[in-house]
Amino acid sequence: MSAQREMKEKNPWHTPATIIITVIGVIAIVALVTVAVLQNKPLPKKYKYGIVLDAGSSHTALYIYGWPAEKVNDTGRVVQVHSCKVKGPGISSYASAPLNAGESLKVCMLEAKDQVPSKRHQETPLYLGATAGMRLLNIENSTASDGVFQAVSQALQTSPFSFQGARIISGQEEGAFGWVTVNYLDDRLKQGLETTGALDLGGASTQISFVSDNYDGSESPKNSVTFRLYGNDYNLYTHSFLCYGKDQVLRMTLAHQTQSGPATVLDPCFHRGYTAIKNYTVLYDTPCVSDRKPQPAPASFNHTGTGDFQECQRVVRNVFNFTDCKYSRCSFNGVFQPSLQGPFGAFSAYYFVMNFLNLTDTSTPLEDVKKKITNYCATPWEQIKEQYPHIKQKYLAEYCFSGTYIITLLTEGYNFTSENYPNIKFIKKIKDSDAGWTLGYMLNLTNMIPAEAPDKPPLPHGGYVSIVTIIAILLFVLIIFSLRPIWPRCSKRPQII
Ligand SMILES: Nc1nc2c(ncn2[C@@H]2O[C@H](COP(=O)(O)OP(=O)(O)O)[C@@H](O)[C@H]2O)c(=O)[nH]1
Repeated sequence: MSAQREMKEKNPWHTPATIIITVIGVIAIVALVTVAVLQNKPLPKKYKYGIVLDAGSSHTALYIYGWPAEKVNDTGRVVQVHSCKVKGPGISSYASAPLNAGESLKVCMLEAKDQVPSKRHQETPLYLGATAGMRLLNIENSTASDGVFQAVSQALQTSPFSFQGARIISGQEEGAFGWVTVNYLDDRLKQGLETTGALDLGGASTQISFVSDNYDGSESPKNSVTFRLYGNDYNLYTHSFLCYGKDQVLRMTLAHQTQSGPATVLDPCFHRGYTAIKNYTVLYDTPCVSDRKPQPAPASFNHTGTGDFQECQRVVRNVFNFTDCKYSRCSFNGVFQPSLQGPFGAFSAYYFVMNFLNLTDTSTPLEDVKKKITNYCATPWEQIKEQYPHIKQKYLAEYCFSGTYIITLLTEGYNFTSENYPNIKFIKKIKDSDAGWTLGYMLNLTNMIPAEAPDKPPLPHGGYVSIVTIIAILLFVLIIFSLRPIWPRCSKRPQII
């Protein structure tokens, strides 16, 4: 008994100093790891929002963007959280009843009120940008265009959001911001990767924007837009062709075919069996064709389809001027264009049309693409209507023309060949956000893309926590080993002193 008591008394683990050191060591390690984990835990996500109304020539669309409040400058963080298509035509169609333009936005504005949490309403910027439809109305009748802007501004001022103004964006802005959107969503800007060119086809204008090693802005400086984004410099080539959206080109081809004011037009860009009475005054009521109205002309003409792709392409070619060029190289209409470079994203009406025609796969050889459009054009109108009963007849009737225009614009206008046609990707969305100018426009106005690359913490949160934990465990082991000299001797037989 007494020998056992003596052994217990001599056990060094039971000295108060060792016990205190060990307890303090363990508490310190647990506290260190806990503080490291808690202090660096990502904060609960609070979202901020921005709203852009795209007032296009054919319709208006509202886009709501959201991003985590605490990390604004991080690339790829801003995403589209909601979109709403305004019922009715584009705001330029309300020239004679501008109040209705404001009224037409109400349903989408109510949706926006529901989508953005009410405590964020006041700080959410709201922009309206109008494109080629309003550019044309402004050329034709600037008083009417001012009236439309006044009406839509009044309607938007009554919203709970922070309305930042309604304006016409230039063709250059439309092209450049479309390019920013595509490359931001693809995460190419921050990483300094090769950029994607942007091809945008609207109803009243079309844009082409890309970076080319052969373009530094010295030849045709009006096509140059420079950006410094995340520490990288970009010299972007961009051009917007007013009147070369598909709706205005359709009018131009009809104007070409009605030069002599006939009562009947046999149009190869529409299906056999298609026939409609069209009004001369309505057809020529746009600055893209107004100076060509035949004098005298009957009130209307019979628009009849013959469904012939090759003939249609001949008609479409007439809207391009391929001869005048004072630069080293041109696309068309005497507009400079450097050599095409890199991949391209083609969106808006490019996508609608090519998706309908089942032609979004650009590995399909160009000759086969043309064959497919030839077959579609040659299909009788009655058969087309039967085959696609759920698609709007206005769209259905125009896909033959639109497909022909797209292929002609890409290959003969912009000079895409069988070699680089596969570089084009027809896209609607990138990572759930629509491709278009609106996101780039908002990122620019809210200064959300910094000129310089933002500083990054040396380690991500996970890496930081792991390293602190490993160091803490090593320290613990070290403490235990440093106590080794006062460890109890481990032997089976108790040593009796
Ligand atoms: N097939 C099809 N065409 C569409 C659809 N939505 C818009 N479009 C057409 O796409 C073009 C886009 O026009 P818009 O965005 O108003 O262009 P803007 O000229 O750039 O202002 C117009 O020709 C529209 O008629 C759709 O859902 N399907």
